[in-house]
Amino acid sequence: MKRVALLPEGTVSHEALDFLFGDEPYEGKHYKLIADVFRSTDRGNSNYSVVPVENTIDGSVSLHMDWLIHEVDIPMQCEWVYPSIQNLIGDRSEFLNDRDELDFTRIRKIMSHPVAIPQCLQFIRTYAPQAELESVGSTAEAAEIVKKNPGKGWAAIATRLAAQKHGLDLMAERVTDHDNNYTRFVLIGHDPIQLDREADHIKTSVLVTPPEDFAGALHQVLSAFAWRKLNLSRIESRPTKKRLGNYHFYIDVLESVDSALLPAAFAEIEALGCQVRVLGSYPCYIYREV
Ligand SMILES: O=C(O)C(=O)C[C@]1(C(=O)O)C=C[C@@H](O)C=C1
Repeated sequence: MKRVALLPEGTVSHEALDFLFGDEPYEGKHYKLIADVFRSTDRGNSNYSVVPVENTIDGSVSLHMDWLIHEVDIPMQCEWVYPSIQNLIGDRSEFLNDRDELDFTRIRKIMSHPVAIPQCLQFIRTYAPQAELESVGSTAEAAEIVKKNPGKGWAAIATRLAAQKHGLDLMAERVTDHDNNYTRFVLIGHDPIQLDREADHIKTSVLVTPPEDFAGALHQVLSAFAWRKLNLSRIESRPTKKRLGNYHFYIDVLESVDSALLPAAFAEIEALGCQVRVLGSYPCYIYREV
Protein backbone atom coordinates (compact mmCIF):
# COMPACT_ATOMS: atom_id res chain seq x y z
CA MET A 1 0.00 0.00 0.00
CA LYS A 2 1.25 3.50 -0.82
CA ARG A 3 2.55 5.50 2.14
CA VAL A 4 1.51 9.13 1.80
CA ALA A 5 2.88 11.93 4.00
CA LEU A 6 0.54 14.81 4.76
CA LEU A 7 -0.55 17.33 7.40
CA PRO A 8 -2.62 16.05 10.39
CA GLU A 9 -5.96 14.28 10.25
CA GLY A 10 -8.83 16.69 9.64
CA THR A 11 -6.84 19.17 7.55
CA VAL A 12 -7.93 20.31 4.10
CA SER A 13 -4.97 18.27 2.81
CA HIS A 14 -6.49 15.17 4.41
CA GLU A 15 -9.94 15.78 2.85
CA ALA A 16 -8.28 16.48 -0.49
CA LEU A 17 -6.19 13.29 -0.43
CA ASP A 18 -9.28 11.19 0.37
CA PHE A 19 -10.94 12.74 -2.67
CA LEU A 20 -7.92 12.04 -4.90
CA PHE A 21 -7.50 8.40 -3.86
CA GLY A 22 -11.25 7.64 -3.83
CA ASP A 23 -11.63 3.90 -3.15
CA GLU A 24 -7.93 3.26 -3.50
CA PRO A 25 -6.48 2.47 -0.05
CA TYR A 26 -3.42 4.34 1.21
CA GLU A 27 -1.47 4.56 4.45
CA GLY A 28 -1.54 8.18 5.64
CA LYS A 29 1.51 9.36 7.55
CA HIS A 30 0.48 12.56 9.31
CA TYR A 31 2.96 15.24 10.35
CA LYS A 32 2.40 18.49 12.25
CA LEU A 33 4.76 20.50 10.08
CA ILE A 34 4.88 20.77 6.29
CA ALA A 35 8.70 20.53 6.52
CA ASP A 36 8.30 16.98 7.86
CA VAL A 37 5.77 16.17 5.13
CA PHE A 38 8.47 17.02 2.57
CA ARG A 39 11.24 15.24 4.52
CA SER A 40 9.22 12.03 4.84
CA THR A 41 9.38 11.30 1.10
CA ASP A 42 12.83 12.82 0.78
CA ARG A 43 14.16 10.32 3.36
CA GLY A 44 12.30 7.38 1.87
CA ASN A 45 9.81 7.03 4.75
CA SER A 46 6.86 7.69 2.43
CA ASN A 47 6.21 7.14 -1.27
CA TYR A 48 4.49 10.48 -1.75
CA SER A 49 3.91 13.83 -0.01
CA VAL A 50 0.84 16.04 -0.30
CA VAL A 51 1.79 19.66 -0.96
CA PRO A 52 -0.72 22.55 -1.16
CA VAL A 53 0.72 25.00 -3.71
CA GLU A 54 -1.91 27.62 -4.54
CA ASN A 55 -5.17 29.00 -3.20
CA THR A 56 -7.91 30.98 -4.93
CA ILE A 57 -7.95 33.78 -2.36
CA ASP A 58 -4.44 33.82 -0.94
CA GLY A 59 -2.51 32.88 -4.10
CA SER A 60 0.74 30.97 -4.16
CA VAL A 61 1.78 29.15 -0.97
CA SER A 62 5.29 30.54 -1.13
CA LEU A 63 6.75 28.52 1.74
CA HIS A 64 5.77 25.28 0.00
CA MET A 65 6.91 26.50 -3.43
CA ASP A 66 10.29 27.30 -1.93
CA TRP A 67 10.56 23.84 -0.35
CA LEU A 68 9.86 22.30 -3.77
CA ILE A 69 12.47 24.47 -5.44
CA HIS A 70 15.24 24.76 -2.86
CA GLU A 71 15.01 22.02 -0.25
CA VAL A 72 14.11 18.82 -2.09
CA ASP A 73 14.42 17.37 -5.56
CA ILE A 74 11.32 15.21 -5.80
CA PRO A 75 9.24 15.19 -9.01
CA MET A 76 5.59 16.23 -9.07
CA GLN A 77 3.49 13.18 -10.00
CA CYS A 78 0.00 14.66 -10.15
CA GLU A 79 -2.02 17.75 -9.40
CA TRP A 80 -5.58 18.21 -8.24
CA VAL A 81 -7.83 21.03 -7.19
CA TYR A 82 -10.07 20.71 -4.15
CA PRO A 83 -12.47 23.12 -2.38
CA SER A 84 -11.13 24.74 0.79
CA ILE A 85 -14.20 25.00 2.99
CA GLN A 86 -13.38 26.75 6.25
CA ASN A 87 -15.55 27.10 9.34
CA LEU A 88 -15.34 28.89 12.67
CA ILE A 89 -15.20 26.15 15.29
CA GLY A 90 -14.90 26.10 19.07
CA ASP A 91 -16.89 25.44 22.23
CA ARG A 92 -20.03 27.50 21.57
CA SER A 93 -20.89 27.71 25.30
CA GLU A 94 -17.91 30.06 25.72
CA PHE A 95 -19.35 32.65 23.36
CA LEU A 96 -23.02 32.93 24.36
CA ASN A 97 -24.50 36.28 25.44
CA ASP A 98 -27.27 36.85 28.02
CA ARG A 99 -29.90 35.83 25.47
CA ASP A 100 -28.08 32.58 24.75
CA GLU A 101 -27.02 33.76 21.28
CA LEU A 102 -23.57 33.31 19.81
CA ASP A 103 -21.60 36.54 20.10
CA PHE A 104 -18.28 36.37 18.27
CA THR A 105 -17.12 39.64 19.84
CA ARG A 106 -16.43 37.45 22.89
CA ILE A 107 -13.70 35.54 21.04
CA ARG A 108 -10.25 36.42 22.36
CA LYS A 109 -8.15 34.55 19.83
CA ILE A 110 -8.66 32.84 16.45
CA MET A 111 -6.06 30.30 15.39
CA SER A 112 -5.47 28.66 12.04
CA HIS A 113 -3.01 27.90 9.27
CA PRO A 114 -1.37 31.10 7.89
CA VAL A 115 -2.97 30.42 4.50
CA ALA A 116 -6.45 29.80 5.95
CA ILE A 117 -6.64 33.05 7.97
CA PRO A 118 -6.44 35.38 4.92
CA GLN A 119 -9.17 33.29 3.26
CA CYS A 120 -11.59 34.40 6.00
CA LEU A 121 -10.49 37.97 6.75
CA GLN A 122 -13.77 39.67 5.80
CA PHE A 123 -15.69 37.37 8.12
CA ILE A 124 -13.22 37.96 10.96
CA ARG A 125 -13.17 41.76 10.49
CA THR A 126 -16.96 41.87 10.45
CA TYR A 127 -17.86 39.52 13.31
CA ALA A 128 -14.77 39.24 15.50
CA PRO A 129 -12.59 42.29 14.79
CA GLN A 130 -11.24 42.24 18.36
CA ALA A 131 -9.84 38.69 18.10
CA GLU A 132 -6.09 38.21 18.17
CA LEU A 133 -5.03 36.08 15.17
CA GLU A 134 -2.47 33.32 15.59
CA SER A 135 -0.92 31.10 12.92
CA VAL A 136 -0.15 27.45 13.63
CA GLY A 137 1.03 24.46 11.55
CA SER A 138 -2.38 23.48 10.15
CA THR A 139 -6.10 24.08 10.50
CA ALA A 140 -6.43 20.78 12.40
CA GLU A 141 -3.67 21.74 14.83
CA ALA A 142 -5.62 24.95 15.56
CA ALA A 143 -8.67 22.85 16.41
CA GLU A 144 -6.59 20.60 18.66
CA ILE A 145 -5.12 23.57 20.56
CA VAL A 146 -8.58 25.11 21.05
CA LYS A 147 -9.88 21.80 22.42
CA LYS A 148 -6.97 21.50 24.84
CA ASN A 149 -7.45 25.06 26.16
CA PRO A 150 -11.06 25.30 27.32
CA GLY A 151 -12.40 28.50 28.88
CA LYS A 152 -9.85 30.82 27.25
CA GLY A 153 -12.14 32.25 24.57
CA TRP A 154 -10.19 30.67 21.72
CA ALA A 155 -11.65 29.52 18.40
CA ALA A 156 -10.25 27.96 15.22
CA ILE A 157 -10.75 28.32 11.49
CA ALA A 158 -10.81 24.71 10.34
CA THR A 159 -12.67 21.97 8.51
CA ARG A 160 -15.87 20.23 9.51
CA LEU A 161 -13.79 17.05 9.84
CA ALA A 162 -11.52 18.75 12.43
CA ALA A 163 -14.58 19.89 14.43
CA GLN A 164 -15.87 16.30 14.49
CA LYS A 165 -12.50 14.81 15.36
CA HIS A 166 -11.89 17.18 18.28
CA GLY A 167 -15.49 17.34 19.50
CA LEU A 168 -15.90 21.08 18.82
CA ASP A 169 -18.96 22.99 17.62
CA LEU A 170 -19.38 24.36 14.10
CA MET A 171 -20.17 27.93 15.21
CA ALA A 172 -20.26 29.41 11.69
CA GLU A 173 -20.06 27.39 8.48
CA ARG A 174 -18.34 28.37 5.23
CA VAL A 175 -16.68 31.55 6.43
CA THR A 176 -14.30 32.13 3.51
CA ASP A 177 -14.52 35.49 1.75
CA HIS A 178 -15.64 33.81 -1.48
CA ASP A 179 -17.49 30.54 -1.94
CA ASN A 180 -15.34 29.59 -4.90
CA ASN A 181 -12.35 28.92 -2.70
CA TYR A 182 -10.13 26.13 -4.01
CA THR A 183 -6.65 24.87 -3.25
CA ARG A 184 -4.33 23.35 -5.81
CA PHE A 185 -2.39 20.37 -4.45
CA VAL A 186 0.49 18.40 -5.90
CA LEU A 187 1.61 14.91 -5.02
CA ILE A 188 5.38 14.59 -5.10
CA GLY A 189 7.24 11.29 -5.16
CA HIS A 190 9.86 9.36 -7.08
CA ASP A 191 7.46 6.99 -8.88
CA PRO A 192 4.59 7.86 -11.23
CA ILE A 193 1.19 7.18 -9.71
CA GLN A 194 -1.63 5.31 -11.44
CA LEU A 195 -5.08 6.38 -10.28
CA ASP A 196 -8.39 4.95 -11.33
CA ARG A 197 -9.70 8.25 -12.75
CA GLU A 198 -9.34 10.12 -16.00
CA ALA A 199 -7.05 13.13 -16.07
CA ASP A 200 -8.49 16.48 -17.16
CA HIS A 201 -5.19 17.52 -18.72
CA ILE A 202 -1.43 17.05 -18.60
CA LYS A 203 0.83 19.75 -17.28
CA THR A 204 4.57 20.29 -17.09
CA SER A 205 6.14 22.45 -14.38
CA VAL A 206 9.51 23.97 -15.07
CA LEU A 207 11.93 26.27 -13.31
CA VAL A 208 13.85 28.63 -15.58
CA THR A 209 16.84 30.49 -14.15
CA PRO A 210 18.26 33.25 -16.37
CA PRO A 211 21.88 34.33 -16.03
CA GLU A 212 22.45 37.48 -13.93
CA ASP A 213 21.69 40.86 -15.55
CA PHE A 214 20.13 39.32 -18.66
CA ALA A 215 18.12 42.15 -20.26
CA GLY A 216 14.72 41.02 -21.55
CA ALA A 217 15.11 37.54 -20.03
CA LEU A 218 11.44 37.03 -19.22
CA HIS A 219 10.31 38.28 -22.62
CA GLN A 220 12.65 35.92 -24.46
CA VAL A 221 11.78 32.93 -22.30
CA LEU A 222 8.06 33.54 -22.83
CA SER A 223 8.46 33.94 -26.57
CA ALA A 224 9.94 30.41 -26.80
CA PHE A 225 6.56 29.15 -25.55
CA ALA A 226 4.42 31.75 -27.32
CA TRP A 227 5.42 31.17 -30.93
CA ARG A 228 4.95 27.40 -30.47
CA LYS A 229 1.45 28.19 -29.15
CA LEU A 230 2.25 26.42 -25.87
CA ASN A 231 -0.37 27.44 -23.33
CA LEU A 232 1.01 28.62 -19.96
CA SER A 233 -1.35 28.33 -17.01
CA ARG A 234 0.83 29.92 -14.33
CA ILE A 235 4.01 31.90 -14.01
CA GLU A 236 5.67 33.17 -10.83
CA SER A 237 8.99 34.72 -9.96
CA ARG A 238 10.60 33.22 -6.88
CA PRO A 239 13.81 34.62 -5.36
CA THR A 240 16.92 32.56 -6.02
CA LYS A 241 17.87 33.47 -2.40
CA LYS A 242 21.41 34.16 -3.62
CA ARG A 243 21.20 37.88 -4.42
CA LEU A 244 18.44 40.44 -3.96
CA GLY A 245 16.65 40.93 -7.28
CA ASN A 246 17.64 37.53 -8.75
CA TYR A 247 14.73 35.28 -9.61
CA HIS A 248 13.77 31.86 -10.89
CA PHE A 249 10.73 31.79 -13.17
CA TYR A 250 8.37 29.00 -12.14
CA ILE A 251 6.22 28.13 -15.17
CA ASP A 252 3.32 25.68 -15.70
CA VAL A 253 2.74 24.63 -19.31
CA LEU A 254 -0.38 22.75 -20.43
CA GLU A 255 1.58 20.18 -22.41
CA SER A 256 3.36 16.89 -21.77
CA VAL A 257 7.14 16.83 -21.67
CA ASP A 258 6.85 13.91 -24.12
CA SER A 259 5.44 16.18 -26.83
CA ALA A 260 7.83 17.32 -29.55
CA LEU A 261 7.21 21.01 -28.88
CA LEU A 262 8.14 21.29 -25.24
CA PRO A 263 11.71 19.89 -25.37
CA ALA A 264 12.31 22.18 -28.37
CA ALA A 265 11.15 25.19 -26.33
CA PHE A 266 13.44 24.13 -23.46
CA ALA A 267 16.40 23.78 -25.86
CA GLU A 268 15.74 27.30 -27.16
CA ILE A 269 15.62 28.67 -23.59
CA GLU A 270 18.86 26.87 -22.71
CA ALA A 271 20.48 28.32 -25.82
CA LEU A 272 19.69 31.76 -24.38
CA GLY A 273 21.92 30.83 -21.43
CA CYS A 274 19.11 29.98 -19.00
CA GLN A 275 19.02 26.87 -16.80
CA VAL A 276 15.96 24.70 -17.23
CA ARG A 277 14.84 22.30 -14.50
CA VAL A 278 11.74 20.20 -15.12
CA LEU A 279 9.90 19.75 -11.80
CA GLY A 280 7.40 17.26 -13.21
CA SER A 281 5.13 16.36 -16.10
CA TYR A 282 1.92 14.96 -14.72
CA PRO A 283 -1.85 14.46 -14.96
CA CYS A 284 -4.22 17.04 -13.41
CA TYR A 285 -7.59 16.24 -11.87
CA ILE A 286 -10.29 18.83 -11.31
CA TYR A 287 -12.76 18.44 -8.45
CA ARG A 288 -16.36 17.96 -9.49
CA GLU A 289 -19.26 18.05 -7.07
CA VAL A 290 -20.81 14.54 -6.71
O1 LIG B 1 -4.06 23.39 7.30
C1 LIG B 1 -4.65 22.72 6.44
O2 LIG B 1 -5.81 22.32 6.58
C2 LIG B 1 -3.95 22.38 5.19
O3 LIG B 1 -4.25 21.38 4.59
C3 LIG B 1 -2.92 23.32 4.67
C4 LIG B 1 -3.47 24.38 3.74
C5 LIG B 1 -2.29 25.13 3.00
O4 LIG B 1 -1.15 24.91 3.31
O5 LIG B 1 -2.58 25.93 2.12
C6 LIG B 1 -4.28 23.76 2.69
C7 LIG B 1 -5.43 24.26 2.27
C8 LIG B 1 -6.13 25.34 2.98
O6 LIG B 1 -6.52 26.29 2.07
C9 LIG B 1 -5.34 25.93 4.07
C10 LIG B 1 -4.20 25.39 4.49
